Amino acid sequence: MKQIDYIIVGDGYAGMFFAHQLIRNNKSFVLFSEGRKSASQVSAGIINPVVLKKFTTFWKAQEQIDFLKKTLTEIKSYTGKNYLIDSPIHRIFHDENEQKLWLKKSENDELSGFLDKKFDHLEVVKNNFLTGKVNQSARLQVSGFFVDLFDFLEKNAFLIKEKFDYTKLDASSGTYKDLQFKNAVFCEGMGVTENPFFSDIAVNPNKGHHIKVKLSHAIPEDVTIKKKHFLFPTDNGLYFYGGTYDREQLHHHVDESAVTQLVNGLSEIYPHDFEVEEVNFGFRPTVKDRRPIIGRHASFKNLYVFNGLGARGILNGCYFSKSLYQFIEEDIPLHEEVSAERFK
Ligand SMILES: Cc1cc2nc3c(=O)[nH]c(=O)nc-3n(C[C@H](O)[C@H](O)[C@H](O)COP(=O)(O)OP(=O)(O)OC[C@H]3O[C@@H](n4cnc5c(N)ncnc54)[C@H](O)[C@@H]3O)c2cc1C
Repeated sequence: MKQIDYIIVGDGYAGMFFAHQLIRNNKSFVLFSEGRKSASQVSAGIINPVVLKKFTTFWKAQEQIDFLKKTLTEIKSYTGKNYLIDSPIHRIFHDENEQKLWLKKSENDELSGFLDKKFDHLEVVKNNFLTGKVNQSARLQVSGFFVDLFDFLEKNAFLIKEKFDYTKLDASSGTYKDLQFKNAVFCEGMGVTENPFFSDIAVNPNKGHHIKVKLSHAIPEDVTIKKKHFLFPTDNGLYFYGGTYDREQLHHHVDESAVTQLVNGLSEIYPHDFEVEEVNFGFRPTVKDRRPIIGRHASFKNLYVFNGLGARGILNGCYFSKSLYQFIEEDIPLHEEVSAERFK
């Protein structure tokens, strides 16, 4: 039997950021990846402290942004790369009322650090009512982040490229096949529905599509444009536009109505020709109260769940990986707001 401290099941933001906590604390572990494109890999990579519909912020936004920056610097120390793209969100205003609301909200203590008071005009895209800049917003270079982390995990023998087989887990003895583990942390996103130990947690799928498009006229490269959805350049010359939200059409194929919605949304702000080159979709694990679900199994004290990252996989995944680590290793209680106990 090989002795390890942790098993991690799942390779999205939850699994990767938890793996980082183990790396920085010198814990031994293996991470199971079934090799499917995760919702995390399909995500836009937006890091955003503001709810852009209502111009509000959310619980611990500043702390989460600061912690993410610190964590990405730590990750850079072993992958050698920076994944934070300093390309702030510019929210296109629909009308003057939105401009007024933005300015009013920018006086608010919670929002003054995020809502820039000076409006900008962008070239090429339609922004008759200008744009508001979200200070401290940025983007993660999603593909590089995952390619490099998989590479690092593989080189250090932390990665097992297999679907984790729940029937082979003996929680009482802390064994899985030839592994003897102290703790197992389940980070499967919507895959958790197949996990017999945590299948009852209150996450619901919200399907998101994005398109990658070829634009006939280049748009400003140093900003992330947002009206209905996000628009920004990727590293292969294509532009990302997305993502949609859908709680109803949950089949595992591309939904043409989502593609139409995206094409229409992009046409509204981009007055030139474009071609759709790629369509991708994923399932966000969402929770009614919009907070993650973190907890320990009621009977098996060595099994944990880390899920419900919702639409903010990066900030939630990064910040709460540390809370979970401290809960397991240092007995520091989880915040009630994210504890799985709140549903009991
Ligand atoms: C279109 C779209 C755009 C988005 N944009 C953003 C954004 O800009 N910013 C942001 O912060 N968030 C964004 N999100 C949300 C974010 O992607 C999710 O919150 C996040 O992906 C959830 O991460 P996760 O690790 O919990 O799950 P996932 O990313 O789904 O990862 C879980 C992984 O576990 C694997 N797995 C499951 N079961 C097993 C098993 N038995 N054995 C082995 N592996 C297993 C799955 O294959 C999967 O790869 C977006 C989501 C979508 C769909």
